[in-house]
Amino acid sequence: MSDGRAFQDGYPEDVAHCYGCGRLNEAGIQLKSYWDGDETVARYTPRPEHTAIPGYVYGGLVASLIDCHGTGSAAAAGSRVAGVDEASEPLLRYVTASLQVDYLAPTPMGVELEVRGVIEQVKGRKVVVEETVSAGDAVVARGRVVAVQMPQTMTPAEGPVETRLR
Ligand SMILES: CCCCCCCCCCCCCCCC(=O)SCCNC(=O)CCNC(=O)[C@H](O)C(C)(C)COP(=O)(O)OP(=O)(O)OC[C@H]1O[C@@H](n2cnc3c(N)ncnc32)[C@H](O)[C@@H]1OP(=O)(O)O
Repeated sequence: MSDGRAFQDGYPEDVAHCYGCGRLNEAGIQLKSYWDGDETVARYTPRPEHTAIPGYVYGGLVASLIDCHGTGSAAAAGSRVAGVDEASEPLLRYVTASLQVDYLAPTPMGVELEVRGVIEQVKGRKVVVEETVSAGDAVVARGRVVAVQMPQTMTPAEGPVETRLR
């Protein structure tokens, strides 16, 4: 677990600016996801600016973790099915079609969160990932991402990085 290249490190450079998972977004979360057996896992400790009320994490941050771990897991699972060498080749690119989040308990600050994904379905261009977010032994959120391999027509915007969509 957590050995080798993170899924997000396999994103091509022109789509590595996502706020949640882009390794080239210095102000972002830079989430890193890995295989753990048949599941996927990412860990992240929220920063003070991710506060909802003092002591608790903003729900949008929790949703971002589920979103980007979901698309990363989809990239890894879809690439594996397509025969891409995950360790060295660029991964297939997926975007979020649907993001569902259930908040089960307040998420404490100052704790490393663990995001776990289970690949429920790989079908054509679609990958469905079921996820949990845990703080210690407590599952604080559940989520589901439907990710779709981006159409060939969807390309990053031209111009300076800060003006591009992603
Ligand atoms: C944003 C620009 C980026 C440009 C480069 C990106 C590069 C990526 C790199 C990684 C980056 C990470 C990113 C982080 C996560 C974001 O934040 S991504 C940003 C937020 N997401 C978006 O902006 C996506 C906007 N939506 C779209 O562009 C289009 O709706 C989509 C998602 C590409 C799907 O459109 P489509 O290709 O026409 O899909 P379509 O063929 O109709 O459906 C394919 C399958 O998906 C299912 N599906 C489609 N939509 C839905 C839905 N909403 N609910 C449930 N199922 C659905 C269909 O039912 C179908 O399933 P099956 O019938 O085969 O079982």
